Amino acid sequence: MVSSRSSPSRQNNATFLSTHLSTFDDYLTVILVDLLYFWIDVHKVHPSRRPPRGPSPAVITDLLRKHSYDSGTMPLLKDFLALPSIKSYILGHAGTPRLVHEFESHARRYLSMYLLSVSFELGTTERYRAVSQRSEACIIARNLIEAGITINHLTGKMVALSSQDQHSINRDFSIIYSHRLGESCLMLGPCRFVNHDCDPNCHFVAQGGSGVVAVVSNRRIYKGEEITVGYADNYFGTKNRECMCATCERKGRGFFGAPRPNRFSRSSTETSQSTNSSDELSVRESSSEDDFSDQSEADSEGVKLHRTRSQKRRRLELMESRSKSTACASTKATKCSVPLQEENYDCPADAKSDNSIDNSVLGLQFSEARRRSSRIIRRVSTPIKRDYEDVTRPVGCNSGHPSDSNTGLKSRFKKSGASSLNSGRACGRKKSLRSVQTNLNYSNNSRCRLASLPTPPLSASWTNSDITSDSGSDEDADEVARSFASSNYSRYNNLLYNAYFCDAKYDLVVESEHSIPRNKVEVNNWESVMPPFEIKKCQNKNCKAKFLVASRSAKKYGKVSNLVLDSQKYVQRYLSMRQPLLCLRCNRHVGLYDTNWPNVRHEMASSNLKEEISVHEGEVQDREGRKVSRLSDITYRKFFIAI
Ligand SMILES: C[S@@+](CC[C@H](N)C(=O)[O-])C[C@H]1O[C@@H](n2cnc3c(N)ncnc32)[C@H](O)[C@@H]1O
Repeated sequence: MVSSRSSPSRQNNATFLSTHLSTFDDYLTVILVDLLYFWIDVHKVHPSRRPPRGPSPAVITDLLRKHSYDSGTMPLLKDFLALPSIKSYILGHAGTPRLVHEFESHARRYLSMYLLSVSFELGTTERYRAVSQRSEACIIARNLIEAGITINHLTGKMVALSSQDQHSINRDFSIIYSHRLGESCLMLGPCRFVNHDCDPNCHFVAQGGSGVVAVVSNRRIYKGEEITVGYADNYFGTKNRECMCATCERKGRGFFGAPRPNRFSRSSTETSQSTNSSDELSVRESSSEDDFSDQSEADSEGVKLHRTRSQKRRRLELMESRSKSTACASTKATKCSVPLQEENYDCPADAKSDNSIDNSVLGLQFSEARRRSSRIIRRVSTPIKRDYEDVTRPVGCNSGHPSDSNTGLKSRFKKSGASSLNSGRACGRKKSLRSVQTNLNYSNNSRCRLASLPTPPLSASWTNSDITSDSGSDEDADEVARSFASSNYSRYNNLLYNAYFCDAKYDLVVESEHSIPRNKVEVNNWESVMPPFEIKKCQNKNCKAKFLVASRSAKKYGKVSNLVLDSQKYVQRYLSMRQPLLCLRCNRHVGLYDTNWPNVRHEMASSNLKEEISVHEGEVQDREGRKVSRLSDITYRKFFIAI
């Protein structure tokens, strides 16, 4: 609901812009993100509308390669706008000079992400999979970014949300609430991929008065680190108790904190919780119709958490099952329901002793008893296909859960050879080709097949968790527990876990709470049912990412890659480069620029960048208009500028 503070003419204007710009955004993200060696489809404002066909990815890739070393976007934009399909799109969808201008500016925002001089890039994260059940986009630093820097080309445009769009936009889409205007605004452009962290390394600032938003660093950001902003104190529920950020994970707060019984019941305080200063930009999620009815209530007070009905329900279910499991454990019930989405590696309640290592930060709990027997119990809430007893099926290798990254791998071990997608459906889950593709990648090396994480993080603690042990001793179990606790990233990736367990030769018990009586398979010899995975470092010497390599016969893997259409494309590129064992991110770079991440030849470009940065440094202003050189000198909140 648009605030009553907006005048009718403003509203008309807003309707005009948000309707068109959101349509442009969908079109541009398809052709400039989804189809460009990216392994997920990013959120769309109007997911149900199919954008018209754009230029082929090959054409766009050529353009980007041609201009990637340019210092500015204009030549690239010029060539882009000269493409016949873009011309016809503009003719058909941008009828006025103003709209043409808006389209061009917006295209420029997305195109500029691909200049090698920019210090960020689009990546994916599995962090929110537990709730969103998909990989989500994130922004990753490609260079070291000093504090107080306006990150070049990481921009977005805020457009006031039309009442029509309030009901039709994608429920997962984020919107900004401008306190000064009292309006809900859509955030469009690369800025919208920045995720929230309770200890953010950046914040949004307004650039000029036309709704353009930029991102300024709060502190030094290292290469490979995710760029995050703080949306608002209560964006993810009261005191962000549903927040899944790395800080909450580290501190055992938010989503990772102790479950409270009535955590999600809406209290009256919750409806009036927003306390953000009137000048801040805050992000909130898009709302469904009923959510907007809540908003009027919130408008008067500022930022309001708006959860879609489905999100609320999903979170509620998750949290309920978490509380159940805790209650269950405390009463020493024998079995608890722990949803796999949370990847709670939990010991059975009866084994929970006072000595249990409480890795609640990750929702991991390893009991002393269990550690002693070097056995880790894994709970799976989702229905697993019925052939449990057949240990030739890689039970541990694939839980069947959508978050399971190796659904494709499953088919490799099936005697029947049924497709992985079918088996996914048999488990009552819809798994798109894309989502399978998300997690698998293949090399042409006949002995080595690559199963890689999407954008493995450089900063994750995998470096500390090298698997060297195969003795299965108590110390090893301890080490496993500790490594899991310190690993921020890997918890939603079963493939990684499985490889881990496999290497450590631990017994693993897989059980499904959905089957009655509960099916339970104990596997003692993982090597007989698991592929011999190895964790390798990306062969790009500039990349610290680790990923999984499974060495098995090429035949079996070949089948899976046929199913994954996009991966297939990717594979072809990969094959032609004859560059095995690169992580997914480096592969993407090879596809786009013929160079590895973050690009060795980039040194030259980054020296230019340094100059640009120093120019920007003096230009950061506080609210009173004083120039400051270091943002960290003052509270970053002061830098939220009203639009
Ligand atoms: C502004 S978008 C950020 C980009 C988003 N990840 C994407 O793929 O488009 C906000 C969405 O990201 C996710 N998100 C970002 N930060 C989060 C956090 N700290 N906890 C939970 N979800 C978060 C939520 O799904 C939210 O709706």
